[in-house]
Amino acid sequence: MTNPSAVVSDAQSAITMAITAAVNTSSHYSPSVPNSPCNITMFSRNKFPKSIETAVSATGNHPGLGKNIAWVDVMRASSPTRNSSEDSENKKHWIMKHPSALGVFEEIMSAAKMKQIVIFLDYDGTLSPIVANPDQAYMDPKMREAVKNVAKYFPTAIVSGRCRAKVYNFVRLSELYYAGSHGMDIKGPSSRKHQKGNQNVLCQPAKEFLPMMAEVYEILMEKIKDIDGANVENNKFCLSVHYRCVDEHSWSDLFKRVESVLNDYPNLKLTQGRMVLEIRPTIKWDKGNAIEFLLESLGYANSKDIVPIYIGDDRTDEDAFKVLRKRGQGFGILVSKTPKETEAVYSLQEPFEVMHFLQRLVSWKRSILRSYQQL
Ligand SMILES: O=P(O)(O)OC[C@H]1O[C@H](O[C@H]2O[C@H](CO)[C@@H](O)[C@H](O)[C@H]2O)[C@H](O)[C@@H](O)[C@@H]1O
Repeated sequence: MTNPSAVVSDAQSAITMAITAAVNTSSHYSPSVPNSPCNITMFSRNKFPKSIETAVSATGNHPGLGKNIAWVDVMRASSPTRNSSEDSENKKHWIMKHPSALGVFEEIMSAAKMKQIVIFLDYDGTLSPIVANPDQAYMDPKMREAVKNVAKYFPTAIVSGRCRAKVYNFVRLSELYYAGSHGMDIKGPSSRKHQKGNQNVLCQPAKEFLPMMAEVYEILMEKIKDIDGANVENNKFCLSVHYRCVDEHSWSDLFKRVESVLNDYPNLKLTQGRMVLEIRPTIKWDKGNAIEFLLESLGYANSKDIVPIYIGDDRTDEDAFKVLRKRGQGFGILVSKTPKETEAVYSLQEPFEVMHFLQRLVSWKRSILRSYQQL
């Protein structure tokens, strides 16, 4: 049984992916045994699991009844970290591949010296710690101060799975760009204090889905209301079905109910985040598209002299990391304590380190400005 008040380790995500890969018959894994976390196949050195998106695409938009077991296995990945020597070997190897952005700070900044840095920040698990109640994922005031200072020197955007209004209420900095609902709802800063590029940005590529999302939200609420701890969060252009506080024995039931609703909506798809099932329109628009859109709005679409930095902790952030790799500009930083397959170049362990990184970025910029003033 899950402990509703416990903050679940990031190790779960790695295990989740391992299970998914197993379910998808990746050659690196043998199948996991349902109900037995100890039998989950642990990946060995150099054999990190494939992305969870593989499970989504393999099962189509709707997982289908026959695939229920795969999804429930994915949901079930909630065993505590195993501290075997193989795990620590994996970690060492992973850290060499994705060094700490704090450890190599000077090196990465020297490459950014004469260029325009643009900052993209995920919210949950990046700026705020993961907590059991999504309505209480508050940001530390020191983190807010760090983000505020960063935005004084660099165009800064929050890119979140939450709806824009909700993430704004947590962050409360009007000088930022906000991309809510996994990038499907983008708006420029309301404060004009720091004019950068086009601030009158508004992009809602899934607008026509709004009535459908509202309808499905009501249906889902009704459908799952008697499952203890289950909760549907209305993120406007996507819906999040939280199961962090649901007894593990009810996960299969919860999944089946969500699936039965989705069967009537072929234009919606199901993806998975950290202890959350996410229902979204099938349009091809994700956090990666959102950062492309924002860079274009800022006037940097074809600029060679920019360094976009994206910091995020979840599978949905991988779309943004991929875009940066493809552009060959800037880099992604994955926030994770445990090894995960990622397109990010660097890593940070937790939101506290993210804050430290942002503070160092500000100090670095200030020292550069000071040195110019002394010339
Ligand atoms: O893109 P993000 O800003 O990271 O948003 C992704 C989802 O984050 C939230 O859920 C996650 O954080 C909760 C609070 O710590 C936690 O209780 C939950 O288990 C996590 O999945 C948010 O509530 C979702 O709507 C977002 O889609």
